[in-house]
Amino acid sequence: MTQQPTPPTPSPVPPIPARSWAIIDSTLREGEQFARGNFKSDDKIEVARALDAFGAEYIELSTPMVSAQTAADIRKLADLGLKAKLLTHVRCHMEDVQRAVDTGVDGLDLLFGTSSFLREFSHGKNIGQIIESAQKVIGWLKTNHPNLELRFSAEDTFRSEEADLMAVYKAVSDLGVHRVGLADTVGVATPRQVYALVREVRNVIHADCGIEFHGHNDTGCAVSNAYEAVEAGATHIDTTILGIGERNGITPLGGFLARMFTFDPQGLVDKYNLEMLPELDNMIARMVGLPIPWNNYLTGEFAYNHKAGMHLKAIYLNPGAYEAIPPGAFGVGRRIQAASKVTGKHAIAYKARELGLHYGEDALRRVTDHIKALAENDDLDDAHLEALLREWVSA
Ligand SMILES: CC(=O)SCCNC(=O)CCNC(=O)[C@H](O)C(C)(C)COP(=O)(O)OP(=O)(O)OC[C@H]1O[C@@H](n2cnc3c(N)ncnc32)[C@H](O)[C@@H]1OP(=O)(O)O
Ligand SMILES: O=C(O)CCC(=O)C(=O)O
Ligand SMILES: [Mg+2]
Repeated sequence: MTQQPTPPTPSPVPPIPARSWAIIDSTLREGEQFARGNFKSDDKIEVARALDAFGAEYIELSTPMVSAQTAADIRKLADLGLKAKLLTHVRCHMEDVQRAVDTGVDGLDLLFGTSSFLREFSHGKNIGQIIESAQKVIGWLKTNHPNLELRFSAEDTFRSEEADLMAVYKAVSDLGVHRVGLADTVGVATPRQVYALVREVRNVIHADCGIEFHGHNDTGCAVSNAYEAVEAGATHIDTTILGIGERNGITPLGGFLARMFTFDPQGLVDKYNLEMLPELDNMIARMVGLPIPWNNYLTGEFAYNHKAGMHLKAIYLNPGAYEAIPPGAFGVGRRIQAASKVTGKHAIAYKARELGLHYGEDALRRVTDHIKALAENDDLDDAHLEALLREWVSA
């Protein structure tokens, strides 16, 4: 008998390394650039405390150059002794950073536009001059304020020349910044571009230098782009509550967390007080005087509304059949809309059972058809449905 060769042991599939990332919530900086974002001193304290209680690792604040009041507010926020690190977002400019270091924040988010648009129409500097400014400013900060956490971002990264970007990122990483920033300032980047560029930047910066991603939502990719950045090795993601920011905003905190929850629910539960999300969204909706959008991630009025008969049958047995994320994880509830023209007999039977009513098969089919016909032209709310089910039994 010939010996069968032993099949080779498959080499173990290398585990996908768990991505480690932190949130830089910019509601109090990018959010101030939102059309309705005009936070008063007390609002800023409320937002900062809420973000801190939520577990946001960083809170980004506007530059103290905005106004004397803004500078005073930053100082006040720095005195709160929050666990979250406070950052102020400043131009790469000596006057700005000198003002910023007096505010008591933990770090500075520096930026300089590197695209031809911004070089020509915003600040008028070429790449060599941008690097010279960075050397001057970062050099001064490193010597005089060595404990500050520093980030340098190439604004409008995704419309900048690759060679320019690499030169800038290498230079600032050599100068010892803690993070470099990639900013999709006009929301034009695709997820693939974000992934590719983050990988490329990783190759030119020091191993211990972090990568931050800031993505606008003009083309609807802010969440996917943030996700791809993390996949490619970004360590920090900018968000704002409800996604508020310039134009139609940036990666929303809730949307980003929803995305990440599906991969690592426990990791998120360990890091953040997720059940506070409705409170955060409601707080910002109140402050900006707008409702939470009906289709908002997780907290929108209909984010957990279930209506179709085929869905309802399964939902009653196991909500996971039609929910990617259990709503309770984020402190929200689901809504079952049993009375509609798209309903089915299982949903109606379930509703009836909740009321202690039971129908035979024929009666169930008839009452279901009756409800569907009624709902063809009219919305039926729960009270109407209940009355109808009771009537039908006693009829
Ligand atoms: C993509 C983003 O969201 S970046 C963040 C943008 N945020 C803000 O602009 C909010 C806060 N800004 C402000 O309060 C004001 O714009 C200030 C205080 C910073 C500056 O105000 P002003 O001096 O009146 O200038 P203004 O806003 O009209 O113009 C921008 C100036 O910044 C310069 N600038 C633009 N980017 C940079 C940069 N990264 N580093 C240094 N200077 C810069 C421009 O050249 C221009 O200066 P100039 O007049 O010497 O040419
Ligand atoms: O500083 C950054 O990285 C981002 C600045 C910004 O808001 C943007 O480019 O949209
Ligand atoms: Mg922005």
